[in-house]
Amino acid sequence: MTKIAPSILSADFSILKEEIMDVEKGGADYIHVDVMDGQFVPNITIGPLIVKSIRPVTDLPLDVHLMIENPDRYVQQFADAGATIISVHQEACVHLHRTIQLINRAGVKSGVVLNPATPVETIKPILPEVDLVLLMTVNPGFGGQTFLDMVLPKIKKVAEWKKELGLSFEIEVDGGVNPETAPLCMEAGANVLVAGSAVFNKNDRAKAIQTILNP
Ligand SMILES: O=C(CO)[C@H](O)[C@H](O)COP(=O)(O)O
Ligand SMILES: [Fe+2]
Repeated sequence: MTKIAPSILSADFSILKEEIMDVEKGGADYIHVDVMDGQFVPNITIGPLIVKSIRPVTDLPLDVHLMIENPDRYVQQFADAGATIISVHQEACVHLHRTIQLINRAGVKSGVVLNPATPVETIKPILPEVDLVLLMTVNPGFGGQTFLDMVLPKIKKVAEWKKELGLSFEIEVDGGVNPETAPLCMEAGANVLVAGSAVFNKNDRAKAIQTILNP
């Protein structure tokens, strides 16, 4: 069963609680939280304080996507704030394996993220230690960008390795996912779809979610 993780990046932050409750009621599986530091990516968004405030608002897992330099500094704070999954960019980690161990030891699920131009071979050695592999289908930093189909062979490759190695991590895609691009991701082997604008920019979120999952 494919899961959907609406990204609150495209929500109305003045009514964030209602926005989260609306997508939960509409069939969301995870709430995707985009953390940006203005260094790793040009944009600045939210930190552990907001994660802590939204934790009691929903029963859904909080899927925290860290787009920050040197994420080791903040893993514990996000874990304490109530993150369910903490994902870090391969490109932001000098010692990726150590960072993944840090997340696992913090008692939360761990994820590794790759930018569109980063080869999947760079994460093969750590696959047995992660709960999630997130393949960016846009360059990170902003919502509402166009899906990059050059990432599809990377999804297929990771799905092949998952099978070959008998592993159970989830394969998530993020960026430009909508009813047209979702089937391509699912066909390639993704089982978690992040969608920001394609969910929050629609009035009927339940319908938007259903249309992405069953286009
Ligand atoms: O990580 C992200 C951007 O860096 C967001 O999760 C992503 O862009 C979601 O927005 P959309 O679905 O509108 O592309
Ligand atoms: Fe994201």
